[in-house]
Amino acid sequence: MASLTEHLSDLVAEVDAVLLFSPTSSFYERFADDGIEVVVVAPDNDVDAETFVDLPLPFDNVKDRIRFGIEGAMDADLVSEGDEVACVASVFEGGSDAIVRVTVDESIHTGIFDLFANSRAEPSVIRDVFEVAIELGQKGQKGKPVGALFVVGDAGKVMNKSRPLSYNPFEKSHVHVGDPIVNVMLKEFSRLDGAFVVSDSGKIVSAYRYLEPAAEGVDIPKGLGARHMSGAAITRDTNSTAIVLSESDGLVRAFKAGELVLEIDPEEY
Ligand SMILES: Nc1ncnc2c1ncn2[C@@H]1O[C@H](COP(=O)(O)OP(=O)(O)OP(=O)(O)O)[C@@H](O)[C@H]1O
Ligand SMILES: [Mn+2]
Repeated sequence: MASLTEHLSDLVAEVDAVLLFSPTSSFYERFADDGIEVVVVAPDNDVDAETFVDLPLPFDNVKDRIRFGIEGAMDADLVSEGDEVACVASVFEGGSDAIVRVTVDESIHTGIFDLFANSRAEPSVIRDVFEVAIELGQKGQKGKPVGALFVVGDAGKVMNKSRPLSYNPFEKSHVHVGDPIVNVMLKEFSRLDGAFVVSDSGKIVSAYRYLEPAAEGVDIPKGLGARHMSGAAITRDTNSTAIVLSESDGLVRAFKAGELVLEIDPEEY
């Protein structure tokens, strides 16, 4: 009778590469000099991996995390279409506990890596805006759910395709997302209407912008309203990324080139 190890060895048979998600050093060491392509996907390269993909968010959804890693590895030409990849990840806290075998093909590709790494705005700026949106989604505004819309990158063009709803509190300021004080301000202003416009380098250009992009041909999931539609559409009209917190369902969504790329639940973070 075959052993369990034999039954399950198919999962890793003849893979072209192994992706290790946030491995411990000792786990990573096991793979050294194995002859197989090993890619570490983690928030920091703590294990001094030779090939490393920088993970900007923990991605509680394991599918998103794996997609990000694979798209990142494709971007760096470490894996390519048709490759078989074994992804070793942690689903529960505390170490690598899952293996997912994936064939690299177009169906994997959602643009989740490009969203961070290949946007016009700096990756850290996109990440910082995500963090504000997630935090806002967790806490709401004085306990009540709030919505918010952030348009990140290509700010000059975004300003041209929008108009002010009220005075701009960021008019003469030079504040950047990621500064702790700014996060407090953003949360405060999120009670009011319109969008925040953020530059490529993270400067907050404006609050209270009413977006007026052309919306024809923008195809977003049914049930999403004007905030999401205008956010999605501006990313087709300009080279920006929209990060939207929904007041009604509490999810944070990201749009790029007019399409929904990522959807996350702040309560999972
Ligand atoms: N074109 C726009 N530009 C900027 N902000 C907008 C625009 N359209 C709507 N909003 C903002 O979105 C808010 C919510 O609108 P609406 O309910 O239609 O959007 P939604 O996509 O359903 O978002 P939610 O899920 O948060 O309800 C509005 O009160 C307004 O502040
Ligand atoms: Mn709504």
